Amino acid sequence: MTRRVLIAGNWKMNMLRAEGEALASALAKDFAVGAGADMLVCPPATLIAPVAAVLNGGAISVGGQDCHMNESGAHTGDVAAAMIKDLGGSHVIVGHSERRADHGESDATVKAKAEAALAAGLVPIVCVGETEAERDAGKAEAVVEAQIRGSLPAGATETGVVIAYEPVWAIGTGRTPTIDDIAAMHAHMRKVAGSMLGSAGALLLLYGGSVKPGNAAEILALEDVDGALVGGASLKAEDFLAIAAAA
Ligand SMILES: O=C(CO)COP(=O)(O)O
Repeated sequence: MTRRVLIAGNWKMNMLRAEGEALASALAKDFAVGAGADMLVCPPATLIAPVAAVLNGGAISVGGQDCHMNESGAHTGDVAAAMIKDLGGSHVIVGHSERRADHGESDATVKAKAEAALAAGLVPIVCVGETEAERDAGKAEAVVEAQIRGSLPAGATETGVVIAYEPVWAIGTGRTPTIDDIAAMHAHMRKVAGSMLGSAGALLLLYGGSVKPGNAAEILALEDVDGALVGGASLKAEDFLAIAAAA
């Protein structure tokens, strides 16, 4: 089964409009349709519309970083999946470890958000990953398996959802698991997801956590790694384009 590589940028809570537009336009200028990978940027909610306007339906897609589990209503400050879709979004990240930690999101919350995304016609990118203490205790695969079992949306198909493995201790630290550990985790994830979805040969599994131009080629060459979810290095056009070129 061939899977098209997806290089996704999570801009997190960074950039004002002028910077976001400049970054999107630098990416659009140098990223070609038909390149070896698909490219997605997930700006803060305030920048989805201006970034979508710059990208103008071209080769690079735009998405959100989070959505509410409800369709609409009295949820001050929250953003509904349909609102992201309405601005031209195709994907939404759910269950990022920063949301799980800063906002106390449980697997059940993440699952409900992913289901809201599906209902709105978005592809949820469901994030999972162990802490350093969990890895040191030899529990990394068990933790990630439990997160997948608890967070994958009901009714998902293998092409309608993406899973991102982001070890918490690798985010923004410059540290990554060994290449063998990434390979083993992704193989395990595909097996677990396959048991839930019926099959997972077409499911995209992204790796995230300190992906840089210097390590992208080695990580992306792994059989069960179908792309990357990039934080810091997605804020520099040159670095993000280099990661996409490594795919
Ligand atoms: O959290 C991440 C992407 O969602 C990874 O962040 P870094 O690439 O900055 O480590």
